[in-house]
Amino acid sequence: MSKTVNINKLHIKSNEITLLDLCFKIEETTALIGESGSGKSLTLKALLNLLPTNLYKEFLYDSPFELNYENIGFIPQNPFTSLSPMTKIENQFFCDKKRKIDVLKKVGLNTWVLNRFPNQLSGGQLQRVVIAIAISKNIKLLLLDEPTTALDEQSKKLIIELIRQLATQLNLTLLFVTHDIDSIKDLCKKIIIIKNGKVIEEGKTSQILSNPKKQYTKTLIESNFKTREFRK
Ligand SMILES: Nc1ncnc2c1ncn2[C@@H]1O[C@H](COP(=O)(O)OP(=O)(O)OP(=O)(O)O)[C@@H](O)[C@H]1O
Repeated sequence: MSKTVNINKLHIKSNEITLLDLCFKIEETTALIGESGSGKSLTLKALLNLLPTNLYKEFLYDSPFELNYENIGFIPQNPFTSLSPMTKIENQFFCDKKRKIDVLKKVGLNTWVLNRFPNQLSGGQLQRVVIAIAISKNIKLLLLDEPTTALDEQSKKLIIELIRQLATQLNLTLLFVTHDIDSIKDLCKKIIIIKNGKVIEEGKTSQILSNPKKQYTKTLIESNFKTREFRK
């Protein structure tokens, strides 16, 4: 059973203007959803301790593990820009060779990728490498920032399935940040909806999808599914 992280207070201000004021639980597989500017990136940066120093932060949490570099893995949006372009894949890991081979196997890649440069791999392969690097540490919490946005439909499905399997296998707690509810509906058990830096609705994914209480949530759901219809 993965561990729950309780964010009791996350308050971020810039020049006395509140940008974020949140209280929420990250349990098992949780999605944080909101439109552009709602505070998704600020939340991730706060959890990763990467907030710009000009912002005021009050952060109170209780968690079975420390929220630090050792325990948290991060998967950014774009695998094409998240690896160093001039460095072979094998030198982008910080662990021994055996561990590299082991985690590559876990993400469905063979050892041949170690000898390649990032531009010699596809988007889906690169995102698998990024995930392998994240799980090469003994992480407890995996933060994902729209990890499938830059991928084609087929790769999207495969990466979501991979993340689902790894979360179970490695007992990871997941926080998946996105504006795209459709992308997480088969992965995340719980959804938290944020607007203007505040939680406005939360609950089980099935409940939120079938019976959203707020118009903002309905609009997020409708716009996602409409775009998908249009793309078919
Ligand atoms: N360094 C900063 N200084 C001042 N305001 C900031 C700073 N970073 C973000 N903000 C403001 O905080 C709010 C939330 O921004 P954030 O980047 O978290 O949004 P988001 O939900 O991630 O949006 P997107 O989906 O477009 O990335 C926005 O109004 C933004 O302008």
